[in-house]
Amino acid sequence: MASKQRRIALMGFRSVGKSSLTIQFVENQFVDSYDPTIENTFHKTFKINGQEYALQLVDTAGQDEYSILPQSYFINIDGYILVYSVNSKKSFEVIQFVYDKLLDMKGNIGTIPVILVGNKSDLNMDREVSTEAGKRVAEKWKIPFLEASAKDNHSSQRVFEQIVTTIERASGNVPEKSGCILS
Ligand SMILES: Nc1nc2c(ncn2[C@@H]2O[C@H](COP(=O)(O)OP(=O)(O)OP(=O)(O)O)[C@@H](O)[C@H]2O)c(=O)[nH]1
Repeated sequence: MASKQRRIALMGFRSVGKSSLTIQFVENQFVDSYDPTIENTFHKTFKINGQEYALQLVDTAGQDEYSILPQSYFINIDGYILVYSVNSKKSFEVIQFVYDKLLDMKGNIGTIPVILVGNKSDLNMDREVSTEAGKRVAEKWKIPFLEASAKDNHSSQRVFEQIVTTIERASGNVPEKSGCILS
């Protein structure tokens, strides 16, 4: 069976772990140092339910509430992973801004595959965003939600499986299931 090409963008405030989640998934490693991303595309082929997917993962430069998002973030992107970190209330506010921008650019977001990810779940002691708060926002937006830790390699693979499944579901290829997952 031919592999399906899917292009996915990771978006969110600076330093929330977009690169780390991607590198954990693509290379199975965690890099502790911080190197701000300008823009990077990673490639990974993997299988879900016997179907092979060739993923292009666009790791965007971190956004804030003043960012003007380039057209390239909206063209030829099949799905979006919106990332905040659970130890940063600011990143949670920024992700809501990014979601609104997506809505402005793409029209009815109900048709755009998007998932919400609260990264750095290992930093439970420094938590500024509760699991419930993340879940509530995702329920409001009717999109899947999960917490992850690139550092502990907790749910980092699931993030990418979830966005691929969400893309497939939006194109009618997977049976409808409950919108919200949590781990
Ligand atoms: N404790 C912890 N630290 C993390 C985790 N993910 C990333 N980090 C750290 O957070 C910092 C920023 O991670 P990046 O992956 O570069 O974040 P980014 O969102 O790509 O940042 P920008 O390129 O600025 O947008 C680095 O020092 C990482 O090591 C995590 O799950 N847990």
